[in-house]
Amino acid sequence: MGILERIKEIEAEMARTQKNKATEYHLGQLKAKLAKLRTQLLEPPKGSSGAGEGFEVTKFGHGRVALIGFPSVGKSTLLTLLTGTHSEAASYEFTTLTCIPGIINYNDAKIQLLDLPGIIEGASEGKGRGRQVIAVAKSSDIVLMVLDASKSEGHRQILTKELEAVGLRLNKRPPQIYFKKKKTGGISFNSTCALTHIDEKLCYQILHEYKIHNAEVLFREDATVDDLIDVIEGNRKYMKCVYVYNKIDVIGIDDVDRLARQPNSVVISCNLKLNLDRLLARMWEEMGLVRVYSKPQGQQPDFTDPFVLSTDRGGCTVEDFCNHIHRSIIKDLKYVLVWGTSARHYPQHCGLSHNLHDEDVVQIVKKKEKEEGGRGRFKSHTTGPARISDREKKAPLKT
Ligand SMILES: Nc1nc2c(ncn2[C@@H]2O[C@H](COP(=O)(O)OP(=O)(O)OP(=O)(O)O)[C@@H](O)[C@H]2O)c(=O)[nH]1
Ligand SMILES: [K+]
Ligand SMILES: [Mg+2]
Repeated sequence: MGILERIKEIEAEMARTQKNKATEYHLGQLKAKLAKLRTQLLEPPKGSSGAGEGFEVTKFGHGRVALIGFPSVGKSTLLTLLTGTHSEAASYEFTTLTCIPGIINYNDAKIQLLDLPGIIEGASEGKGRGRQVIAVAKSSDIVLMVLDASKSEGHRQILTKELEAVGLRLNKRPPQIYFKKKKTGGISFNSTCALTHIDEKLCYQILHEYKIHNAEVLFREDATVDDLIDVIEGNRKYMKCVYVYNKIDVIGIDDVDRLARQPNSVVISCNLKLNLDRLLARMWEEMGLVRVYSKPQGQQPDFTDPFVLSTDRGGCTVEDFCNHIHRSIIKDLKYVLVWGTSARHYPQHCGLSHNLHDEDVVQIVKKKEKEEGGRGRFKSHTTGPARISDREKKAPLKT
C-alpha cells in the first residue's frame, strides 16, 4: 500500500473513532502514525532537488514573502500592483503555473514577493502543484494567505489545514516542551504545570510509536498530543501569516468590517487599490526587520542605505551588525556608539551583545581610533529612547 492510501486509511479511522477518555490512547497513537507518514511524504523523491521545474527561484533582497491562496483570488493581480512585475491575471482558475518573483521596495529595504499557482484541498498530498507551492512557502519568511472576501470563510481553515499537514505552523510559537533523546536510562517524564490533555501513559505510548525508549520529556505548559508530536518530529516551521481578504469591492460594508476585525487580517481591493499601504505596513511589521544605519566617524549616516538585520535570520545584536558588514571587523572593535531607541542616552557606548532596534544609527570605534565628541544633533546628554525623526534624517548631523 502506498503512503497516500495509508494516510487516507488512518484519517478514515480517526474520523469514525469517537473522542472520549477510552479512545484517547488509540487516537494519540493514530495521530503519531499519521505524522510519521506525512513526514515520509515530504521527503523528496530520490535524485530530485525537491523544488521542481518552474519553482527554483533564487532568494533576493532582505526577506521573502509568499502569496498562498485558492485559484483566482487575485494573487497575480496583487503581485503586479505591489512590485510592478507583470504576472498574468485572468478570470479562469490556474492562470499562474509557476513561481513568479517580484520586488517590493519598502522602507529602504528590498523584499522578494513570490506569486504562486493557486492551491486546492488535497494540495499537501500532491494535488495540482500543491507540494511545490508549499515548499516555496516554507522557504519564505512570512506567508500572505490571499482569500476572496466574497467566498466561503471556510477557505481559510482548509488552507491552514493543508499547510499544517506539511509541518507549517502559522502564527503559533513552538510548544513549551523540553525533549531530549538519550542513549540509556528509560523515559523520564516531568511537568512544571498541571496537564489536562496528556498523561504519562499517553506520552510513553507516543514515544513508543516513534521507537524512542530513552528520553527526557519536560512539559512547561499544558500541551496537547499534537504539540508533543510536533516536538518529536522536530521539523516544524513556525511562520507568521497575514490573512489578506481581497475583492472587498464586491461585498457589503458590514462584511468588510467583520473581516477586518479578524485576527491577523487585512482587507484590500486590488481593483480599487484599496488599503494596499496598510497591507505593506502589516507585512513589514510581521517580518520584524531591523534597519541599522552605519555612521562613519565625522560624517553623516547614509539614511538611504541601511543594513537590514532580522531576528529570525542571524539576529540583531551589535555583533550581528558587525559581522553583516565584514567578518574581520570584530577583532579590531573597541566598542560602538549607538543613537536610536535601543540607546539609553545618545550616543551610548555599547558592546557586542547590545540588541539594536529598527532605525538605530551605529558608529564603529576601532581599537586605535579616537572616539567622536558628544556634540551635535544627537547630544550625549539626551536622555530616554527616542526615534530618530524623519526631520533629523534629512537634516545634516553636525559632528
Ligand atoms: N472584483 C475584483 N476582482 C478582482 C480583484 N483582484 C483581482 N480580481 C480578479 O480576479 C480574477 C483572478 O485574478 P488573478 O490575479 O488571476 O488571481 P490568481 O489568484 O492569481 O489566480 P490563479 O493564478 O489562477 O491562481 C481576475 O479576473 C481579476 O481581475 C479585486 O480586488 N476585485
Ligand atoms: K486566475
Ligand atoms: Mg495567478
